Amino acid sequence: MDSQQKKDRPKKIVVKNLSIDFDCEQGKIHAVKNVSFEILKGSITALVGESGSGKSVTSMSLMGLLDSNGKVTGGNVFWEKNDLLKMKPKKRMALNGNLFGMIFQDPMTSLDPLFSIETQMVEGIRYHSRCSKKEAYEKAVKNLFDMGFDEPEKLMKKRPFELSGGMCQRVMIAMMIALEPQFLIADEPTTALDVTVQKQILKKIYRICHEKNVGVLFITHDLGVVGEIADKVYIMQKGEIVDKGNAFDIFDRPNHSYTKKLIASIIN
Ligand SMILES: Nc1ncnc2c1ncn2[C@@H]1O[C@H](COP(=O)(O)OP(=O)(O)OP(=O)(O)O)[C@@H](O)[C@H]1O
Repeated sequence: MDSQQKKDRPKKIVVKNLSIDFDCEQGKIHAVKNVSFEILKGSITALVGESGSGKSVTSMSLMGLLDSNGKVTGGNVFWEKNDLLKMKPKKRMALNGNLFGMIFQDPMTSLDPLFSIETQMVEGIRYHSRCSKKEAYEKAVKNLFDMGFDEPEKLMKKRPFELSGGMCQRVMIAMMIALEPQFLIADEPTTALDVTVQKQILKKIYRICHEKNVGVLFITHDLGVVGEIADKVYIMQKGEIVDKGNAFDIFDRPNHSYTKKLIASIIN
């Protein structure tokens, strides 16, 4: 492979045969079994399945953030030449900030109610990238503006409880994107929001992915949510991937009975 081919090679995270167990009082739980998928930069990969199917555990393992009773029992997570699962924890954590950004279902749990948006954004940006307060402030303003806030300076004076759920989620996305991650893991980011706001947030995630060439892993229990924005869809059930395909194929030609059930639940 010549250097130009190497340069043109799509950048991606490759998850291969990932298995995760938890030790519990009742014994071992096999939460994730032999799961394989890819997250390409500039593309949206959706992981879809009902509650408890192993979506969040899978994504937390990519970031090295499994609960202490959890253990990866097999598989690899490749980023370029590195297997993230084999890296020393310190090196892995240092890589995380620049490699992955994460947004969750409830932005209120990620934002501190005591501090203004300005304090949280400026400190968050400075924690992950070496820059002055002024530079961090300017980055925050720009990214809030990109997320649809017309007067970011005014917004930054507010504290989270003064904002709606949808506004807090846009603030969280702005904060993550200001850190310029290569991949964004969005775990049920629209589940707590009403339908109109859901659509707004989906549009923003779609734009970030395609304009900034960010690879998105979108986790949801609702196949309907990702139908319009996902490039590739993986269906998870009881810790396994039971179906996969591009969004159109999944809807048009579902292979697995569970996928058919998920589609029926959207239509009915
Ligand atoms: N710390 C833990 N100890 C024991 N079991 C756990 C732990 N964390 C997760 N699990 C189990 O792993 C399985 C997968 O959980 P996970 O949270 O990934 O599901 P999910 O598909 O993301 O569902 P939800 O959307 O409800 O979070 C579940 O059976 C869950 O109970």
